[in-house]
Amino acid sequence: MSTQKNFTLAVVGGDGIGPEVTAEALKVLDAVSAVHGVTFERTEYDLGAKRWHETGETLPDAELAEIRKHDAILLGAVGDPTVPSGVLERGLLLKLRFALDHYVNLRPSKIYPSVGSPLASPGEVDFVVVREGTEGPYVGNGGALRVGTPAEIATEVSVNTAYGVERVVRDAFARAQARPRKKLTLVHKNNVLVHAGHLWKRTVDAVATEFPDIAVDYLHVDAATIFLVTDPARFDVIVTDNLFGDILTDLAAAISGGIGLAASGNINPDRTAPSMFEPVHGSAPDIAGQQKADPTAAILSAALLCDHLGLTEAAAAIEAAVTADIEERTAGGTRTTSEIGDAIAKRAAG
Ligand SMILES: NC(=O)c1ccc[n+]([C@@H]2O[C@H](COP(=O)([O-])OP(=O)(O)OC[C@H]3O[C@@H](n4cnc5c(N)ncnc54)[C@H](O)[C@@H]3O)[C@@H](O)[C@H]2O)c1
Ligand SMILES: CC(C)[C@H](C(=O)O)[C@@H](O)C(=O)O
Ligand SMILES: [Mg+2]
Repeated sequence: MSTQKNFTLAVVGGDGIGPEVTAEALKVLDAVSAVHGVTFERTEYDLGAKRWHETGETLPDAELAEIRKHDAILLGAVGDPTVPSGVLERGLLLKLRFALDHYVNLRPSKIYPSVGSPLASPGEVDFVVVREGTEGPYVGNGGALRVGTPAEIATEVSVNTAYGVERVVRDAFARAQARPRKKLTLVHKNNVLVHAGHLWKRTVDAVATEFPDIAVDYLHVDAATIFLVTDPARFDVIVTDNLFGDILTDLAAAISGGIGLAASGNINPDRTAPSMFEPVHGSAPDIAGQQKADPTAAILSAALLCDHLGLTEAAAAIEAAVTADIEERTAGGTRTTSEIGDAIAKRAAG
């Protein structure tokens, strides 16, 4: 348990359902902080589509510098149909991840008792995806020639450095070692992406010699999608690159209760900058502003935030409250976003 009692939190609600689900996560944080004797001093940042329309800004450097001073960041979602695709995703979300060196994008997946799953036999779904967060095709290394002509050429180069791959692989091994099953699966596509894929494979093989108790497996990403659906119990820790990790974690969410339950942490393991916690889902413009969004992913992201800050009991209280709430959901009935948040906050406060 942390000895620190007062924490500062930068809050970026963002777009669409982002502010709605973030409000519920904050409600739950308030409930547990009262019980566990800690405080979260919040600063809200009005970043996202509205701000961009008003000023043309996505994330000014001065604001990034302010955000950097906090103990952690809670983010809702960014992206809006009225803003050109990529402007906010790259200019706000990825700018935060890259600038704050969130090289571990941690995305746990587990099936809660009584939760619905499309799997014929869900078995045990309890794995964590360690998605690289600062490299790969996300770095913006590319361009387009002769745009809009029949001769257009577009490139999006995936950048993988030995430094970047090794640090995330090392983190994934350490996480595997802390889990009972002690298994790590590298997911890549080294039968085709031979340059990047072989760097990842060689790195995993090299780091594996330092972790002799970890069982190491390799899957091509296409086959990994099969096994996520047919045999999810084979996964414990998955380590993969930025883009494969993005895709696999939406699939992981779909097999383990839905995207409304999937939480994530953008972690800076070296603690040189604050880590950022957000649902795996996006701004869901199709249901925004209607109190239809499930805030559970945002609430579980707040639990990951507590865990990262050393508030393990608060994190466990939120997890337990969510588990109990999910069990009750099978009784039926439709609740609004804030009704779900109220119910979980009440339980978390014990
Ligand atoms: N981390 C982020 O901020 C993030 C993540 C993904 C997508 N995006 C952005 O969000 C926008 C919409 O993207 P998309 O439609 O591809 O993905 P999305 O995750 O926003 O929505 C996909 C589907 O899931 C549903 N959904 C998502 N969250 C839900 C919740 N909490 N409760 C119930 N249903 C939920 C939506 O209604 C939609 O039908 C785009 O601008 C995209 O770039 C942002
Ligand atoms: C919005 C986008 C940049 C983001 C990603 O690809 O990482 C999202 O899909 C996610 O999963 O957090
Ligand atoms: Mg995604």
